[in-house]
Amino acid sequence: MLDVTGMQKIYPGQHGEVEAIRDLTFSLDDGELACLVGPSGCGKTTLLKCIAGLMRPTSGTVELAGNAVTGPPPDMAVVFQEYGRSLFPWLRVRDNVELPLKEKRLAKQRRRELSDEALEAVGLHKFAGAYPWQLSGGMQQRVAIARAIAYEPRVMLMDEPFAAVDAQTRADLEDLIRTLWKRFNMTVLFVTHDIDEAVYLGQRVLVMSSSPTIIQDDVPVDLADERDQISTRGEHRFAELRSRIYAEIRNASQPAAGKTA
Ligand SMILES: Nc1ncnc2c1ncn2[C@@H]1O[C@H](COP(=O)(O)OP(=O)(O)OP(=O)(O)O)[C@@H](O)[C@H]1O
Repeated sequence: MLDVTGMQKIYPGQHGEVEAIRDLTFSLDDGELACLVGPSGCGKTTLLKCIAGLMRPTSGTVELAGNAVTGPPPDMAVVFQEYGRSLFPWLRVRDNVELPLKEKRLAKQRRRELSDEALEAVGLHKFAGAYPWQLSGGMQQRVAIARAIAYEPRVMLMDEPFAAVDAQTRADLEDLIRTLWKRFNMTVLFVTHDIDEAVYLGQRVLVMSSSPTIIQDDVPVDLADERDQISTRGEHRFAELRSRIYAEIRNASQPAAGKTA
């Protein structure tokens, strides 16, 4: 479904080039929910921008359902951390959700159906007429998620979407993502700094090395499909997976001297 092959990204710079990503290869199956973790600065955002067609890799390819990604694909949506900056404050919630649908040239009635369904799915149908600044941070992020879902993406990319919300809201949003992922049969690639979040959410956790970056490990999450914030996180297997990934990232964060990439 989503194939990243031999991706390298070098940024030009005044003080020399920065090789942000050295050689990334991985694939996501249709309908898979995978999380991506790695040490700070390892190139997670760079990777997502290349997958979303917002930036070209220096070498390597991204393919979506067999088609090369050379610009933003029509069936992909991205949710960023900074919900405050991604919503237009002068547009009501519904108009924010429907805005990308105008690019798809959908008729007004279809836009309304899709925004109704998406706002209902994130529990904000009563706030369709509100402005984003009248909502809490967690609610604004749900608007951003509703906007992504209304677009009917086959693939949803999420770049640390819950980093700026409080712990309880974050837990609620994590459960919301798993619910929406199942309901809308999307493929989801979820980037996070939070190892517990990656294990709780994912069917798989891809661990990136420090820069210049490769995929250091690909960990299947063999927890039950029905997850619960208290009982799942309390399982022995959850602790084992968390420890394994934590150790990988700690090793990845060590100075690269003596390491072979
Ligand atoms: N536009 C740019 N020009 C030059 N170097 C860049 C540019 N953008 C990112 N980099 C460098 O590329 C590397 C990867 O950056 P990126 O933001 O993708 O990492 P990240 O894993 O998302 O970071 P974080 O964990 O802090 O969110 C870093 O060394 C960064 O300094």
